[in-house]
Amino acid sequence: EYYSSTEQMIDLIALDKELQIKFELYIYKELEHVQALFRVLRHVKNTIPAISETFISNPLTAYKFIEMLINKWNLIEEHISQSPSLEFIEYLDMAHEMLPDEEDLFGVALGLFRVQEIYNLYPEDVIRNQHNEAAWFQQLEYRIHQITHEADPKVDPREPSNQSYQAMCRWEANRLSPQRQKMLFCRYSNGGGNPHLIYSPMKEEDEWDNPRIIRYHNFITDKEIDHLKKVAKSKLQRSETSPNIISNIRVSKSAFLSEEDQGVYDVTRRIEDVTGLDMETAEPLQVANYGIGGHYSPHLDLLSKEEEEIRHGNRMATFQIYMSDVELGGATVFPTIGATLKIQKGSAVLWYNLLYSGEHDVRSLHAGCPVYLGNKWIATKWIHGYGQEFRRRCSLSELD
Ligand SMILES: O=C(O)CCC(=O)C(=O)O
Ligand SMILES: [Fe+2]
Repeated sequence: EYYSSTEQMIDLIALDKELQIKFELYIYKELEHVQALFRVLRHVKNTIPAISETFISNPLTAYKFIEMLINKWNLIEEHISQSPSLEFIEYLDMAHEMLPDEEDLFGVALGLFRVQEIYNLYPEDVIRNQHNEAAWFQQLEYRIHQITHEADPKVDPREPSNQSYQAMCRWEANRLSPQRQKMLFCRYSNGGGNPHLIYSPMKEEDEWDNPRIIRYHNFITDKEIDHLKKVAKSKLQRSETSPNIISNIRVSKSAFLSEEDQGVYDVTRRIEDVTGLDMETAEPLQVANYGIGGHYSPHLDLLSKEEEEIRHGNRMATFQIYMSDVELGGATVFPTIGATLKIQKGSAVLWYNLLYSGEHDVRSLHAGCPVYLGNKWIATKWIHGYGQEFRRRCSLSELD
């Protein structure tokens, strides 16, 4: 399946090129083969005399005739069996396994449908306006500006229809009043005197006040990102919504990376340094890549009761690293609280899925909007509750 990951779609470009070269080479071989057949034909015509009925009535010449027939048609058969088409058909059979199929076509169509619906971009409108492709791109460009820029002041965020997940994806409803916005701060943090951060403190910014969402700027370098992508690439599998469940709610490919890899280990250590949370019970780092229209519908990152038991508590916090920019779409949105987070390469965001009391915080409902243009990569660390007793204060109040 190709449609759920842009990175694997990129492999198709190389496959298509290779197939085309092989096809061209095959045609040249076929031409050579036909020329060889012509040579055989000429040889047969020029060297073998025409045979009459009297010729075969003589036993001696009849013997020669039979021998000639055997040799001649063996020669022709041998040349024909050297046809390069047999080898090429075998190659095509093998390549077919790697080519996209109807399911991919359907998946891409569904993705396109999703982005059209969410970003209000209907081909009929474009066709009605002007009958050319340029108009489509003009419209697209217009939408790029509209969607990737700050909330539109003409859109009233108090209007319920603008509070939907779709509206949030279009940046139409960032529900933070200017007063609240003023209370958000940006600071350099050394993780409470963490020796790893003393000389290179982390730039921390409040993205949201309540519940708190924090962004860490320049959390990861481009070189580290390239490494994580490289390690993940060969392992990417269709993402699941719960163990062994694949659904259109989550269309992407992902892989959990081994912490034995030094690059992965370094990233985990840095998460521990900046958050002050214990990584001992956290899940391995998961890298995800989205395809055309790839998305993750609104969900809670929380695990079921049974899973929670066997996996060192629930997913208390989510630390999400952005490993790419996205030209259009793909934002992370929190529909209940009205926050839209920009996909910004190198930065990371942290939010809690549990209240201090340990109860589920339903305000952490979030989604990954459909990607319209671009190749979205994220890496996620789910930090579990066990082990954080002395690191995050607990509370008896369920509302805290
Ligand atoms: O892609 C995103 O922005 C969100 C992904 C997400 O929520 C998840 O993987 O759990
Ligand atoms: Fe999530």
